[in-house]
Amino acid sequence: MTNHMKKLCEIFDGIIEERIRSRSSKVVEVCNDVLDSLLNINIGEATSELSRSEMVHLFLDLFVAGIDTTSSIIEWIIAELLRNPDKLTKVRKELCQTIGKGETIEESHIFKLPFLQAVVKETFRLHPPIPLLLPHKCDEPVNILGFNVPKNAQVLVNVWAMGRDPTIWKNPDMFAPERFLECDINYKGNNFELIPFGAGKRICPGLPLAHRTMHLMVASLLHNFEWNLADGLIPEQLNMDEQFGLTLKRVQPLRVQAISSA
Ligand code: HEM
Repeated sequence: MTNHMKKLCEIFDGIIEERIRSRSSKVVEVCNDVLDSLLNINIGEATSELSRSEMVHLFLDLFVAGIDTTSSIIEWIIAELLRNPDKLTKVRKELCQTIGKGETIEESHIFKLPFLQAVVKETFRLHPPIPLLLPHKCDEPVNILGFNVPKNAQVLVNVWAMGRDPTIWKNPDMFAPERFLECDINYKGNNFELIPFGAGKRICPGLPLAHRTMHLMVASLLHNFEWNLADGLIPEQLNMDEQFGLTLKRVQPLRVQAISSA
């Protein structure tokens, strides 16, 4: 693990070095990305607000926080769709009607894909990538709905259990994306029954990026390939057991066959 982290730090440091060099060369390519913004506030190294090592570790944090979570939700989305072929057919039909054959999926298509968005929300409800969010500490004693939470208490929010609570959701164990077509609930932190990214001032800062990445990746995968379970498995045989950890992994990694639909 330490070796992997060291290797990642070296890669990030190399990218920073390359960008610094290209910025100081005559041909300046303006990327206007996070790295450029950090380098802009870092101009005049001696008085810099952020050291090179802090910059590398910031990228490491973003990488670690964004990779497992995004890949986990994408794996669960594909698994749920393969277990529920009628929903898979519905998403693919929506994609065909919205995006032409051979056309590249773009960010502007996402809002035109309500069923795909519902599939993503439904998967977050059942399989939130960080099932207990991150631990929080209570600054002041507080009473919430009759429960006293003392100062300094560590608070874990069980979003996994909230997603399966029958007092909140009808047929909570059923994969039914349609439930989100009939309501305005989203995961942006305003609807407390669905907060896989947290809520409030410590809400995941990667939410806007994750929202785009997930939809674009799933839409591209489903639009360009026909998907089947590997090893001749039928949908009912697919093992959907979850393994608890900081992120919610599948007990059995998903094995699939993808055939180009071009
Ligand atoms: C499906 C994708 C993702 C999910 C479900 C997710 C979920 C979360 C959750 C639950 C938290 C803790 C919120 C809390 O404290 O209550 C968090 C924090 C964080 N996430 Fe994400 N995240 C995702 C993607 C990303 C991406 C793509 C990035 C960055 C590129 C990112 C960066 C971070 C960072 C830096 C924090 C810590 C923020 C803080 O301490 O205030 N996340 N995320």
